Amino acid sequence: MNTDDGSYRRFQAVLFDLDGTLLDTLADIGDSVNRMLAEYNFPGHTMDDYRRFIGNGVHMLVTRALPLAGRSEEMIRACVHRAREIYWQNWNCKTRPYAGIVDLLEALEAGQVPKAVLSNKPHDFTVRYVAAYFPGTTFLTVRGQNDHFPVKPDPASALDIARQIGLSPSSFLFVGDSAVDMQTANAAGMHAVGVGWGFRGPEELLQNGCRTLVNRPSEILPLLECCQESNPG
Ligand SMILES: O=C(O)COP(=O)(O)O
Repeated sequence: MNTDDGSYRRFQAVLFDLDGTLLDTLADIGDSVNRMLAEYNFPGHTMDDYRRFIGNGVHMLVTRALPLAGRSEEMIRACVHRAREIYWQNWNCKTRPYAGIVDLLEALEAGQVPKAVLSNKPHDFTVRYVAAYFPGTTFLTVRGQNDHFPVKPDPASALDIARQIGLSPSSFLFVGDSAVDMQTANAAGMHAVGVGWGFRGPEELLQNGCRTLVNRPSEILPLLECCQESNPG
């Protein structure tokens, strides 16, 4: 674990990103968008390409996946609609929680740590995944992209979740796998925890405001007030 300021401050609550942090959804998203592209006779992409395309919401994902010449607003809208339809049918073919995530959530549950999810994934998909994979975990808020808040890295939604939970933003860990997440955390005044197992990797995280880099989910526990005695490993 690498903490840049060496502080011993402990935190009380955790706000999690979803894609690339709790769940490895890469293949189901990539396969679905590739199927949509094939229907339009556009070229597909590798899963490594999708690691870079995912993170700023579905509109941006589809825009990045389309060839430059195909990026009219009308075409993007039609392709988003079709990609969503395909993904809704194929959301759960290859998706898995990352190793150690279920154990982490159980430990947080036992420690009564307030938890929430904030994703740039469309809200209906976000709720569906969390309900399917983490039925035993109490998330006080599960929020995906919606019409009420701008997408991350705008901090408005993260701040609203802190307000709902009734804790100051500075008492939160914000745990994510991308530059967008690290930027959101810092803009919201939350402690940015970057995960080494996600879609983007440590370099991007450290360059975008990551305060603590973790390589295993259990390394999050000692950062929390409730779990100071926890032994990462
Ligand atoms: O679907 C996206 O764009 C990213 O979703 P995330 O915020 O859970 O990483």
